Amino acid sequence: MDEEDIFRKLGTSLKFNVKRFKNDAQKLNISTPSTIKKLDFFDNLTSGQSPKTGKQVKRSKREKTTHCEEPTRNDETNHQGKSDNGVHSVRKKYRIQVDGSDIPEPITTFQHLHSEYDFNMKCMENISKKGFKELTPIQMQAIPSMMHGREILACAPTGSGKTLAFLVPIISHILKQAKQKKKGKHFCSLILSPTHELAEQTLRECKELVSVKESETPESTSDLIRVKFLDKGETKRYMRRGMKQATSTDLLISTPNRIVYLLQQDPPMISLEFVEWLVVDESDKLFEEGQAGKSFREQLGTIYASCTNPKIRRAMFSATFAYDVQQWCLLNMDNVLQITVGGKNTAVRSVNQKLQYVGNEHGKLLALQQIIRGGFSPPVIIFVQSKERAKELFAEMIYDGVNIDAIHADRTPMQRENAVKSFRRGDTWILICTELMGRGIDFKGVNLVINYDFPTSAVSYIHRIGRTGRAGRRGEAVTFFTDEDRPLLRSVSNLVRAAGCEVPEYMLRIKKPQKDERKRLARKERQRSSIRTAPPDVLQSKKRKNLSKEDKPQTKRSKSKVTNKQQ
Ligand SMILES: Nc1ncnc2c1ncn2[C@@H]1O[C@H](COP(=O)(O)OP(=O)(O)OP(=O)(O)O)[C@@H](O)[C@H]1O
Repeated sequence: MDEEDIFRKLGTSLKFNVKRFKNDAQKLNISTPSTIKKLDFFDNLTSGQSPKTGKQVKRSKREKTTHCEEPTRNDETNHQGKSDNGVHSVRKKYRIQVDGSDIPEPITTFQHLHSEYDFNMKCMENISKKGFKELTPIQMQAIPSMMHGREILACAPTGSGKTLAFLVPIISHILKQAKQKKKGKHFCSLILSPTHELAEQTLRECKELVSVKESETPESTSDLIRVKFLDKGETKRYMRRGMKQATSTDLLISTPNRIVYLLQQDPPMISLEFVEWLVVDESDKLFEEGQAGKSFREQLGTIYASCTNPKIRRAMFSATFAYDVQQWCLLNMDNVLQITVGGKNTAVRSVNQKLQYVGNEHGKLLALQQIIRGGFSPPVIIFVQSKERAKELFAEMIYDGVNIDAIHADRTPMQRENAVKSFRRGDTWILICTELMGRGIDFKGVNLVINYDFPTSAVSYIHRIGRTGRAGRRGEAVTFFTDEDRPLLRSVSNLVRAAGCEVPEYMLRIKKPQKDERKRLARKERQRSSIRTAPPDVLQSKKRKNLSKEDKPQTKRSKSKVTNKQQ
């Protein structure tokens, strides 16, 4: 049986989440329910248990001292009349560490949002409709902090609800301004996200919070606040109408490059002088240096310089901590609060992680086929290191029976949007991605992440595998490695071990690369031989048969339309 035959047989070995993949399951006569169990939301933060064995996991010395101790300042500065012990035990229970002075107390239930902060009832109903019963730890501390107008640097695990943690205070701020008739004519809040997909997701989540349905007809739906995503269409409207366009918006969500593009017009077509809340999501990513003139860091610098409102408040959120972001915040922010949940730069404990030696590139393909043949539960995400490799793997994997798609920077925004939608609907079972989708993207119920290509840094590993095991669910992650990946193996194996999963001892003894070497490795993709097993023309004809119209190869013109992402 050759590789193609193996892939054809794959449909029969799927373990389906029957509810989600109902149609496909019916087609293939499959009735096995998903084996993925639901976890208590706080499990991986509070229990310290191995996701695999359930045994208590030893934490590293560093983790113990850095993350579990409660700064005594928390107790001294409690100022809302609740018992210090209560506040202390909440923070201790949920592994919330706060550094700073005059720290607002955490809230422990959604009801407190309304009773203590007068949060809008319609929004409360919308949260309840989403089925959220308990606040996550980052929400417990970040929401009251921002509600008190505090500038924050927040770091909490992947999939722990950071989006809601910054949306609630911003929505509350806008609604309060409206109530006090202080609402200006110009948007007063701005959220920055590194990718188009993430910005769009934040828009969707925000809309779900602020939409009001007066009756059952779709026309009766309106939004409590006016939130817009600065996509291509909206950018064009700014180009036509300039500042007038800003009067139709309260909250703007954007990637940095679109804002910078409008700021750099002569005259500027957007103004940030009225911005009162600036949220930087994936803040460590947006602080990254890169190619001169194009780096996120430079773009962020331009945006900061344009936010001239003396009342500006800033909040930084990420699942991973970066020293330079912290230093920047300490230097530039007003009495900043640093909120950390769980361990800094640790992988989520809700994901059962495995490192698999595959020998060489060919071994990767065989290992992937084995996983799929052995039975897998869609949805699955596969990460590769570049768009070229995403195309190659996609071409190798299109076969009858398993629905697969790829998302990378060479696809048009429309193709990318469709790929995301189809994966969300469950029509696509396996999504091949580059680093582009490594951060922030929240696909409900991803069961397995496969790192086909080894990530270029421990930080990238944390974000990639964080696409599964989200919001209290369990997930699995398999990372292939070859001899070439040895320099980064130790740091990733440390993360795997710290999350309570098994790693062979030898990995932990591999010599650690120097800091400069690690930086170089993070910047540069590894040289790898092609994934292709057949000459491109054979694969091309196979591909042509399988692809729909919109998937036809990119023209130069559409390539140039892709913004911001290089992967
Ligand atoms: N209080 C809550 N209870 C249950 N689920 C929640 C709660 N808050 C948010 N969620 C859900 O948890 C999932 C993950 O949230 P979100 O995308 O905000 O995570 P994140 O912390 O930003 O992750 P990442 O670091 O990967 O971006 C989402 O599906 C969200 O709807």
